[in-house]
Amino acid sequence: MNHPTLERIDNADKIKAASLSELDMLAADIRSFLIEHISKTGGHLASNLGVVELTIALHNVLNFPQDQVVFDVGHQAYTHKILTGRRDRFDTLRQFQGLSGFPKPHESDCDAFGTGHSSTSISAAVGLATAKKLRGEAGHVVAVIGDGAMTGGLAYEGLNNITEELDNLIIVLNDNELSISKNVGSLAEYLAKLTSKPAYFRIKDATKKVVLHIPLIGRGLYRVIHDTKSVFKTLLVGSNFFEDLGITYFGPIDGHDIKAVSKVLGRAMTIGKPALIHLKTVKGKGYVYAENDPTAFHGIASFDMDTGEHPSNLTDSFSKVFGDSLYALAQQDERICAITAAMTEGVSLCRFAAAMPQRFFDVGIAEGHAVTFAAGLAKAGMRPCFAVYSSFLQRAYDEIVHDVALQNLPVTFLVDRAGIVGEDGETHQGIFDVSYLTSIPNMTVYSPYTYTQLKALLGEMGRCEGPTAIRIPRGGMEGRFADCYEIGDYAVYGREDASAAVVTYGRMTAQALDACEELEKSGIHTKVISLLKIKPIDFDALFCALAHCRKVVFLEESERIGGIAQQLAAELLSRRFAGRYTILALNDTYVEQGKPQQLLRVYGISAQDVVRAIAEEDAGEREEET
Ligand SMILES: Cc1ncc(C[n+]2csc(CCOP(=O)(O)OP(=O)(O)O)c2C)c(N)n1
Ligand SMILES: CC(=O)[C@@H](O)[C@H](O)COP(=O)(O)O
Ligand SMILES: [Mg+2]
Repeated sequence: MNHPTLERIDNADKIKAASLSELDMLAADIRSFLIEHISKTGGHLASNLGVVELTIALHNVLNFPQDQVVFDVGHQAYTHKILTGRRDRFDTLRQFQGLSGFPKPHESDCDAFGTGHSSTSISAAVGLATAKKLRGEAGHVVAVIGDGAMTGGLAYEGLNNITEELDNLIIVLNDNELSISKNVGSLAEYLAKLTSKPAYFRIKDATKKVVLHIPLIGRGLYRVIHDTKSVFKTLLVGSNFFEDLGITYFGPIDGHDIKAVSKVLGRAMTIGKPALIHLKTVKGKGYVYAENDPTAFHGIASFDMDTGEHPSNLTDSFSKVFGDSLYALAQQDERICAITAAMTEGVSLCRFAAAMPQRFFDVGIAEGHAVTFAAGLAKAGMRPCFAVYSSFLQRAYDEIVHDVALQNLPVTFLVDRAGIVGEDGETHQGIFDVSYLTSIPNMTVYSPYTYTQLKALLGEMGRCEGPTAIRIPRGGMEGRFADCYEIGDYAVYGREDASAAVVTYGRMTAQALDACEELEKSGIHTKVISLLKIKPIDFDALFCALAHCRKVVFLEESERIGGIAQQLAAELLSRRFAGRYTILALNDTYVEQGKPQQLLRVYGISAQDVVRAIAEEDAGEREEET
């Protein structure tokens, strides 16, 4: 499809020189470009369609890279990428070595700050704006934050840190009343109140105009009223949370009106105080299927552009097995509660939420709070399960240690998206939880390979005495399921007398089994030991199973440092293991975007790498023997 206006107007200079009607045509072209490309590559369509006009207005008013924008979460930065010289790379969006779906300073100096996780933009912008002041540099810093991201506590820590001197700081609050699903909580309600009371703002504006026009003393009087915290002020101009914090509030404004948004941005840049602009936008704007179902089109795989048909999320997955099992268990046990931090669909809790709303809690994008809230519930006798993505749980580390584990409270953590997740890239890979969870005293950690194991573990929830984490990967059960025998907390596949072994856990069991089959073809008998419980590990039982092995490979899709492989290797050494071992794990690195299978090969933890490690050793041994 042709995008003639976008061909002509594709950067900030040209936007500044264009007429308003041309900018409206540009917005239409960008929308069709986004729909066309994301329908092929997948990506965060609905959020991006909602900020097309806002981004054009930012480019209309700001001068990049002197002015800087921090996009919160960063999933809505596609138009910014298009307008900063990256349009040609959209065919590679979210693919290995392709254009990232999030802001990346290494891609462009117009990406001021890397994001991916929620609610960081205000803190980062305060830092960037403060540095500009300290270094005497010109330019404004704008944080673009959604109403969903605004439910995260960090956003308020950032607001709390804004001082009057930061007149180079602007917050743009993009309010579409949606997180991934409906936004929740009293803060979301507060924003709705601000929106539904335009009369209040008219009165406030009218009051301001009258006072400012009083000859000689008007301006001074307004300042006194504005700066005072008194009842008098509240009566005169009403109260507003942001203004009470010393941040000038503009809004609510139609975020799809390029002229209005450009104008208010211009005003905010000259008031000499930090400002917040409250925009109302429509998530999915301009594409009927996304407007009607913004949740499905929030982050979507490839879809049919003409009909809006997309792969259903009802297909089999570990998340779905979890959601169905927890639902069934909670029907039987009234102590069971489900908690999510704004990821109801992702962790498959929709059914639970609909059937047992009193025991279902979407706390907003507030992982730290979710953990301590769960601790409170558990202390009072409930059995909470916090279902959360591995990478998002990172920000709740102290709450896990201090509020849950130290008090040995029976909280279940369903750690979803554990391991490599794929196209979201570095910020979203679940590669740290093994290291950060297995180092916590009192914590038990499981990594099931099959749905049956997952269901059985959840079935124990009511009997757990302390904190338990159950890790599950993105997607469904895959790979082969050979016959195995189970010993305690691990399953052994392959011949008992095998000379080589692969010790692994969770989804990587499939890679290990593939490797064994390949090795068998060359006459190398290898067994796979798949650990179900990765903390604490029953070392005695495990080393019995390794007794005849001359070669052991430890395989995991987690960071090597602090991982299971390192722990096992240390144990092998202390037990004077006579054979050799190799660790295949992520080597102190971030994992970029790409298809999970492809990434396993790139990072050296695939079935082929296991085959190589064992076959080479075997060849070496044979050479030594001859
Ligand atoms: C710490 C963290 N938790 C959860 C998420 C998953 N997540 C990504 S976008 C999003 C909703 C954001 O809503 P909002 O900020 O209003 O942006 P919108 O998509 O509505 O434009 C969530 C929950 C995340 N990226 N980071
Ligand atoms: C931007 C963000 O953090 C989420 O939208 C994330 O991309 C969801 O990932 P899943 O597709 O694995 O649910
Ligand atoms: Mg939103």
